[in-house]
Amino acid sequence: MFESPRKRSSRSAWSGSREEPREMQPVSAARGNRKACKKKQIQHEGARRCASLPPPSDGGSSAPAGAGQRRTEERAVAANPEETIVRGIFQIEKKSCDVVLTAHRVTWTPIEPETPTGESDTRRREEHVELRDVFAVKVKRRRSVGQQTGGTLLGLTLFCCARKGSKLKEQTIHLNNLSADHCEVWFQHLKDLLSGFADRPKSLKVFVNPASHRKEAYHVYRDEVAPLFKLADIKTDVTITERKGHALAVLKECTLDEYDGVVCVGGDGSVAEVVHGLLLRAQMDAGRDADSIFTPVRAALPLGVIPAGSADIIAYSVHGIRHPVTAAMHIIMGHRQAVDTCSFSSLGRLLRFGFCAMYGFGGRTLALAERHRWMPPSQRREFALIRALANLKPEDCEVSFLPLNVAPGGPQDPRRSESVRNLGEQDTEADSTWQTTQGLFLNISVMAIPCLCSMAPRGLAPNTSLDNGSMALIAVGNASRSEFVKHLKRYSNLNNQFSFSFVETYTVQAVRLRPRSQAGWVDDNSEDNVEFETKKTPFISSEGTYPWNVDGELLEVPGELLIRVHPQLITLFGVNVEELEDCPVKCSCI
Ligand SMILES: Nc1ncnc2c1ncn2[C@@H]1O[C@H](COP(=O)(O)OP(=O)(O)OP(=O)(O)O)[C@@H](O)[C@H]1O
Repeated sequence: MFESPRKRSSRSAWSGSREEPREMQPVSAARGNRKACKKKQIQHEGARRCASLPPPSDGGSSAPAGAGQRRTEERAVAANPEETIVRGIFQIEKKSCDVVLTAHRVTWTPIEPETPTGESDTRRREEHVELRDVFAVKVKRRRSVGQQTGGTLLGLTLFCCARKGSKLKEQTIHLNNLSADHCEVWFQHLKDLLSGFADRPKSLKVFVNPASHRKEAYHVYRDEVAPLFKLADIKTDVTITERKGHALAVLKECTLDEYDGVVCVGGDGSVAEVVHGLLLRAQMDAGRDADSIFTPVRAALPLGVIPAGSADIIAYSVHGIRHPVTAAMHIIMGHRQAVDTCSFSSLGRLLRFGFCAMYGFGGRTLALAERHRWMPPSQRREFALIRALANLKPEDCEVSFLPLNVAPGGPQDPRRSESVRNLGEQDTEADSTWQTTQGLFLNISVMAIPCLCSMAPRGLAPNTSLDNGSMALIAVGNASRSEFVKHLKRYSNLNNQFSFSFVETYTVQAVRLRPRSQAGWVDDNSEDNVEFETKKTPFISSEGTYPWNVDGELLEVPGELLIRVHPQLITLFGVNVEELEDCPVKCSCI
């Protein structure tokens, strides 16, 4: 991830410090960071170098330093990452510190006067911050209210990414020194080193759905995300979507070369539309015919997901938390996670790309909610859930699936994700044979990601992961309403939601579902249709189509639906939640 730092650039970066318009945080803000650093120090004890050397004799104090001092401090960027690039004195947390910059970290040690007995002071404590955790360096100035430029130089501020569990947040370290020369040298070196992180995006295409959930996406972006992107010097090109399909249309046409990533601010429906757009665009650019059984090519750009919807299953699954600042920090730091993606096709035509789908109870509930769009979001979801439970009835269908044969340590072993990435889809499919089951099902779920959400913190499909090249097929057979409710309730507690005789789970690479009822899904909703016609909302279904819930969006399918998993087809900005050692989300049921 880290490339060797470039040669020092011109003074322009320093003059760029004028872009820092605000008074920096008080020094106390660095205290939390100190704790974080202490924690990190323990983790990196073995690799840490000792920099408790005496301070340089020729300056670096908080008094203005001369050109002589600057020459002494300036050194060529070292080939050895542990070699000192620059060294000087800054005040950190009101203490004069001997500060050393190497290619990987900034280390500081408080300067204590020698004891009269000449004994070494055991309280001298070295602290450090890894540059991989720093995302910006800014010049810190004191400005009076309303003053836009100039101001008294106070030093430099490092902006770091701190993690607590799954949550990421911004933290600052203030390096105070009133010398312009001294600060300039440090600023240039730090800028150069930070620009060496090639995975961090510098230019992003951003889509904001202003209609998501309670219409908060725009405010979330403007107030919580855009200021962080600005701090990290990331250029953005923002499109506020005006209608369904707007992001897809833009992605089909726009020049993607100028961006390092795409960002979607909204709910799962918006994210799925952008994922579909990115992948469709990749197929178009590669000349693939998406309407045949095909092996799709990967999306050209990684996608960042800023949660601003109602469920935010995709953001939750890839960040372990629904938190816009965490999502923004993953983008800024360039954290990447390859994610399995599904294609949904019917009658030989690709309908869309996505991550998860539900048929039966899940599809009907969403269809009902869509018919009552005039209700506030949470109310219509609750209404639809109760209504669908009241009218609970099984679907008669035939489900065929291609199991994923997982040999321990074999190519499809989820632990060998690099192998999954390199495995041709045809290779895996050739090893399996289709299995078919038919009958009455209350719900069928097919999920390529764990689908974490507040109602199911372990995930709707805890037995799959983001990048293991498989999907979870969860088939809920016919059962009484009370048994079905018991099964649903278990998603929110620690009991195994699958330990019912009517629930079967499979690890699969493809699913084909063929409904066997003739009349489509309008048969039991005559009362709703009357109500809906009186509301004059557009009819969302027609005779002979079947309602699927695909990533929270209603997909009307004219008969059979084929779902195939494509291992690690898209890259999202984020991490594999299962690999976070202190992540609260743990699966204990399978
Ligand atoms: N300006 C707009 N007005 C109406 N719909 C829009 C607009 N822009 C985008 N859309 C569409 O709105 C749909 C739903 O958006 P989204 O998923 O972000 O919100 P949500 O449904 O409230 O959230 P969730 O899916 O998490 O429940 C998407 O299909 C998207 O294409």
